[in-house]
Amino acid sequence: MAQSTQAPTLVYLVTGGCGFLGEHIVRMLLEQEPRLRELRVFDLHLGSWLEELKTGPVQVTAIQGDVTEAHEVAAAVAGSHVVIHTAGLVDVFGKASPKTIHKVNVQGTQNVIEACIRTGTQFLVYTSSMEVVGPNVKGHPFYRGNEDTPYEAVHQHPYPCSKALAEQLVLEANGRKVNGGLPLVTCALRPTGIYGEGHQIMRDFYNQGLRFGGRLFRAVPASVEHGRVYVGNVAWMHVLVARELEQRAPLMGGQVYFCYDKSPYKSYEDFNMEFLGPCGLRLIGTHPLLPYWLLVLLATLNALLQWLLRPLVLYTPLLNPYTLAMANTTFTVSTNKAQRHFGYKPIFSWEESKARTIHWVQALDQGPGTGGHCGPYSRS
Ligand SMILES: NC(=O)c1ccc[n+]([C@@H]2O[C@H](COP(=O)([O-])OP(=O)(O)OC[C@H]3O[C@@H](n4cnc5c(N)ncnc54)[C@H](O)[C@@H]3O)[C@@H](O)[C@H]2O)c1
Ligand SMILES: CC(C)CCC[C@@H](C)[C@H]1CC[C@H]2[C@@H]3[C@H](O)C=C4C[C@@H](O)CC[C@]4(C)[C@H]3CC[C@]12C
Repeated sequence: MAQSTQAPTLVYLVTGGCGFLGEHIVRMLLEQEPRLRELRVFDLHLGSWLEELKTGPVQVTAIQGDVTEAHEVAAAVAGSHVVIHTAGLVDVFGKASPKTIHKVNVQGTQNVIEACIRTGTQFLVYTSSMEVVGPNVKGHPFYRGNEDTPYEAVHQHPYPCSKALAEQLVLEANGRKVNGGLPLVTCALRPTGIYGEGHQIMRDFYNQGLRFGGRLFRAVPASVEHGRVYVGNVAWMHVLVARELEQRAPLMGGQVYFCYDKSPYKSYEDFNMEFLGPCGLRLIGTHPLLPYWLLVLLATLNALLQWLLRPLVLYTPLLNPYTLAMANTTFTVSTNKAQRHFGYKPIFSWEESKARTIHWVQALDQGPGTGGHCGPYSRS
């Protein structure tokens, strides 16, 4: 993967390239990686917005496939220089079974690793999650911690369990010999709660607010900080890691990096109001309207109802014991490891991230557009 001023030569594969984060990575790569010759976008469900990208100078190859199918993954990986493995089943609401979450997130990741080894692809970037660390089930705060901060990571929920196992597989694979004899170089990025254009949960909160006459009701104390990071900066970090992994393999191989930017430290709800407020919603209450014990009771009831109704209907409310614990436990990151190791600086300021997200929420009222979730990254 030598640096070249000649014609672009590199082939990248992005798994999950049609998801919320994946689409931003795909668009960012097309704008920021001049050495790209072909970009393979692998996803279970392909977005129609991919078509518009096919007219550019880079060959964009859409591959409909399933990461749990080893042969489909191997066919997509063969001949690529770098794999960015972002595909995953993100489910904290009980929509999918624990078995399915494990299959997609753990077995799928194992398939990607084995495909790299078998086909001789040397560079693998994995999208992990802050949840590999916490918040833990004991509700311990992680206050402005970094990659080396001691924390008791205890997982019970299928999603964080699966992300932790998958991350471990990726890190352990660093240094294994790929076909041809060269070592595999891997690393994992751990975003905190991502926000920005295309964020489904933000859309859900917005719609819920509209249903309640423009009001949302505070459920979590304002003092509980929840780490958030703008999707464009997370995408940029993936692009940069992928670019630097060859030159800095001894330093970066087998490492984990939190994804961070200049987004302010706030509670989950107060942070959402940075975007929903300018779109006409109000957050009612300076303190939670319901006492914590009542929320725990409601969350438990929801879990019970989900279990009881499962044979008849999928009941997946926003509030369950896990999401309540997530929202109610301080988990924030303060680190410069990515800057030290590969020169990362957020490409979007907080003001830009906020403006772009507000613009997207405002456009939700006009109904679904014809393109993807996010626009191009060209800056004015
Ligand atoms: N959204 C967040 O706040 C957040 C935070 C930290 C980490 N992450 C991680 O980032 C990644 C992307 O998350 P997202 O929020 O964009 O979710 P998303 O659901 O929008 O995107 C995931 C993509 O993976 C695809 N996918 C799912 N199962 C697949 C399979 N079997 N084969 C092929 N493709 C499959 C989906 O179709 C989807 O396009 C995930 O790995 C997630 O764990 C997300
Ligand atoms: C008390 C309730 C009404 C509020 C519910 C908010 C809840 C849906 C939110 C709070 C925190 C959110 C998670 C957090 O931002 C980080 C991640 C990590 C990522 O890997 C996947 C998404 C996830 C779990 C967010 C999901 C939504 C949560 C739980």
